[in-house]
Amino acid sequence: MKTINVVAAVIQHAGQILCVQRGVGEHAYVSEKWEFPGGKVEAGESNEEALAREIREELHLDIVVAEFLMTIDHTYPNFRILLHTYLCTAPHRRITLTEHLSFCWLPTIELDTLDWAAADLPIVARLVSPAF
Ligand SMILES: Nc1nc2c([nH]c(=O)n2[C@H]2C[C@H](O)[C@@H](COP(=O)(O)OP(=O)(O)OP(=O)(O)O)O2)c(=O)[nH]1
Repeated sequence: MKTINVVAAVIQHAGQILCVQRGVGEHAYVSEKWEFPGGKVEAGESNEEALAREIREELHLDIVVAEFLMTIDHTYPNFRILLHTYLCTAPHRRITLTEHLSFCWLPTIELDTLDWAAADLPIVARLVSPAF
């Protein structure tokens, strides 16, 4: 089974976190699910470089990648994903959606109200836990 390395940004601004909704895609299990913005790491890129590039491309937003949060190892029916997640900050909240269906900024404690991609559930659990 193919393994893909994906980076994802937990972007914080003024106490809220940016959540984005995927469009309809070939894999039903991630279609229209909520995720943290990011994407696949390209050859020769660091995770941090890939993340800043993806967020510029997808959202027209320049972020600061602040701190590694966690890596999730999750197996979907067709592929295995290593999802490397970073805490990031944004200088403002203005974004332009170029790929996603919709977005919202939520306070941390409300993150678990969305229908997340399965790989993201441990990240959401960490963020909403009192220890975070
Ligand atoms: N960016 C991102 N992807 C996630 C998350 N959780 C999760 O399961 N994924 C999955 C969905 C996709 O299968 C894969 C990321 O690929 P991608 O964002 O480049 O999306 P894609 O498949 O549309 O890209 P592509 O094949 O068209 O190049 O990782 C997440 O929080 N953020």
